[in-house]
Amino acid sequence: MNDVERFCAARGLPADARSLERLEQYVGLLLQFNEAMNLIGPMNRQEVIDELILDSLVAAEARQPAGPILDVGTGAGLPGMVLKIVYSDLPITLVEPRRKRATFLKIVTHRLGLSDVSIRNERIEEVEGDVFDVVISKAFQPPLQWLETARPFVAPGGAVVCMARERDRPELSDRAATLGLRLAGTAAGAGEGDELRVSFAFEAPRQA
Ligand SMILES: C[S@@+](CC[C@H](N)C(=O)[O-])C[C@H]1O[C@@H](n2cnc3c(N)ncnc32)[C@H](O)[C@@H]1O
Repeated sequence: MNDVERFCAARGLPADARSLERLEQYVGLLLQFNEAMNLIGPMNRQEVIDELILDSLVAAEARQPAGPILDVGTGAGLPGMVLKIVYSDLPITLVEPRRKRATFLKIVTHRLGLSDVSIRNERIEEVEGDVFDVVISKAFQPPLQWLETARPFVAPGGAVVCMARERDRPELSDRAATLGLRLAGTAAGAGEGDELRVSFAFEAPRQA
C-alpha cells in the first residue's frame, strides 16, 4: 500500500496505518471473490490499486466528506467502501441492486470490522427520505443525468460528486446551476488535456 500512502500524503487525504491495512484487506477480498461474484473484470493487484482504489480517492479530494455519505451503484464498493475505510467515523449508505455484489459488501463490512455501513440491495429509484453530506457515484450514470438523480439526496451545505471529463465542465456547471448547486471543488484524476478525468464537487446552499 506504499502507492496509496504516497498518493494520500501528496493530496492531503487521511490514511493512517489502520486504513492502509484495511485497504490491503479490501483489495485481497476483491481479488479473492472477483471470479465467483463477477465484481470488477479481470485485474491484477496493481491494476486494482491504480485504477480502482486511487480513482476512488480522487473523488474524495474534490470534497472531503464531513458527514454521512451515499454511494449509488457502488458495485463491489467503489468508491464507497474505499471512502468508508479512509473516513471510518462517517456513516455510509451503499446502494447496489445486484444481489451478489450486495452480499460481497456485507462480507467486506464484516471481515474489516466496519460499523455504520448501510447496504441497500435495491435501485436508487426505490430509496427515499434521507439526505447526505456527500452523494457520489462512479461509472453509474452519464454525468448530467447523475446530477439530476443525486440532487434530492443532498443535505443543505452538502455536495454531489460527479466524475467526468474536463471538457464536460461548462455543461455540468450550467446543469448544476439549474439544480441550485455551485462548483465548490475539483480534483484531477487520470488522462490529459480535454480527456483529463476530473472529480467535480457541486455544493448545495446551506439554507434552502
Ligand atoms: C458499471 S457498474 C459501476 C460499479 C462501481 N461504482 C465501480 O465503479 O466499479 C454500475 C453499477 O450500478 C448498479 N446499478 C444499475 N442500475 C442501478 C440503479 N437504478 N440504482 C442503483 N444502482 C444501479 C449496477 O448493478 C452496477 O453494479
